[in-house]
Amino acid sequence: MDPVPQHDDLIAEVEAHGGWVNRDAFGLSQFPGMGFGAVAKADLPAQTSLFRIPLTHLLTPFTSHLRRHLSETEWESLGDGWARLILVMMWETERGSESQWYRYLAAMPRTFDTPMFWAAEELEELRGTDIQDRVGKTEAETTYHSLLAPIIMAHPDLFPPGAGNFSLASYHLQGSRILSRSFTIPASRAGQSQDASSVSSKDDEEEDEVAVMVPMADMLNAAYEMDNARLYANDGDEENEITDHGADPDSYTMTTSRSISKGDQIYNTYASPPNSELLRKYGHVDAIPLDDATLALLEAEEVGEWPFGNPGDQVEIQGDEVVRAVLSHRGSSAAADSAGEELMTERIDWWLEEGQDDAFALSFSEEVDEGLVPFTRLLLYDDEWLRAARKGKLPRNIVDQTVAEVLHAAIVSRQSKYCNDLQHDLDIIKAGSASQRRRNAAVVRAGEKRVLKVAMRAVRRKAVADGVPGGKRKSENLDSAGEKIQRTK
Ligand SMILES: C[S@@+](CC[C@H](N)C(=O)[O-])C[C@H]1O[C@@H](n2cnc3c(N)ncnc32)[C@H](O)[C@@H]1O
Repeated sequence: MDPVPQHDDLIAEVEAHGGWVNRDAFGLSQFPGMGFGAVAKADLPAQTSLFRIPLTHLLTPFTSHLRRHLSETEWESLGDGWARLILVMMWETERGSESQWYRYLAAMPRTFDTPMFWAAEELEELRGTDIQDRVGKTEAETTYHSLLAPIIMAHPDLFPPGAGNFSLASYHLQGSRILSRSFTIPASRAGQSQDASSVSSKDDEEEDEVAVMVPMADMLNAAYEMDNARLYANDGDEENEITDHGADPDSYTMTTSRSISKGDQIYNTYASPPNSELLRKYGHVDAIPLDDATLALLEAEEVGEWPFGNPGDQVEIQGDEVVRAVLSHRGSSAAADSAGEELMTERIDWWLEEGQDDAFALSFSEEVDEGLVPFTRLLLYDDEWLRAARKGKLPRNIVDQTVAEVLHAAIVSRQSKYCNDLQHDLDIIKAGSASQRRRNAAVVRAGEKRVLKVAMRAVRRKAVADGVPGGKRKSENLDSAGEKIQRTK
């Protein structure tokens, strides 16, 4: 297999800076629809080391020398988020061949398909999805103008005006590279010196973590549960230890976690997120043949002619959605509403103080999210609330008729946020004529809507299991969406 020219330079750059690449085992190649990715150049057993990157070649806020050129006040003003790394990546790019990471930065993508770069009418396609309020463009631009721009303008010697590498567009480019390619590691391994107070007051597990760029490691693609290689810290921690003698403790090693056949793609893991998160962070979605367990949760019309998707799909039900459903159940006069809202606030504050979340992830599961029912009961029932407040114990996880009705209403309300139904999305996907972005949005919507339908049945099933007689509703609206408990074959 011929090396990819630009990437052969990348391998050479890693080797020139103390890294090691197993050239007989590891190659880079173009994969349709995925850009570049890693390929096995031979049959590889599990535990084969593919490459090793020393800590000194990680691109982090602390390995770049930019910090030396700024005052302590300027450096601190950038905060602990991504602003430092973004400015470092802008500056190292401007330095060109003088940069230790010249080839690495040159080999990175310059365009992205993440929603951050979508036009307003394309973003409309995400209406109702979990991505809708998470793109974060305005917040990102505020960070650029308030944190980076003053430093950039104060140092025209370091950040030449008009160079192009310090513009808002470059800021978005570097931010998107971090979002889709960075790794999070302990700050001490990223080159941040740990001052005495932080060492004495924190144990290892509490150490600050930072996002860093790991050359070569971010060339690996990922797909749902396809990972066959992992990046290991050679730090003596048993969990991260590899059976590779002689691994430098101050390095990271990419190692196969399963055997891989010659010519197959080497995948890392992005932790199998739902399609909404894949699209937001990486610009693609997983649409793989659905496994039998997932298909068994779906009605025939929900599968349609597209038995594909992401088994890790999720939809969040926000606590607000449940609050509204509870308040509507309790009655709706204006006086009752404001008294009811006050009651809810007290209970939600208690819930959060107990360390519970007020957003609930629904997934392809027969079970109802384990926090959702106790949260609903806490809001719904005064005796549950009094017991919880007195004993410091969460309400029980039991779905009675009223809880079923409230959860049903909350899920219906969540469903109503989309502009169209599931069939509309399946038609777009099946037709195959939509742009990649519109198709990806339809895949996200379809996955979320399927999960909501599965969740609706899970609530019903649990109500029956918890004693609601025969699954028959007492209230007219329980079956308003025509949901059934059993999948009809
Ligand atoms: C960590 S980088 C991997 C290397 C990248 N393919 C490249 O050409 O530089 C992550 C990016 O690779 C692409 N990618 C990774 N896995 C993918 C997949 N399963 N399907 C489509 N694109 C994928 C996406 O563009 C994602 O933002």
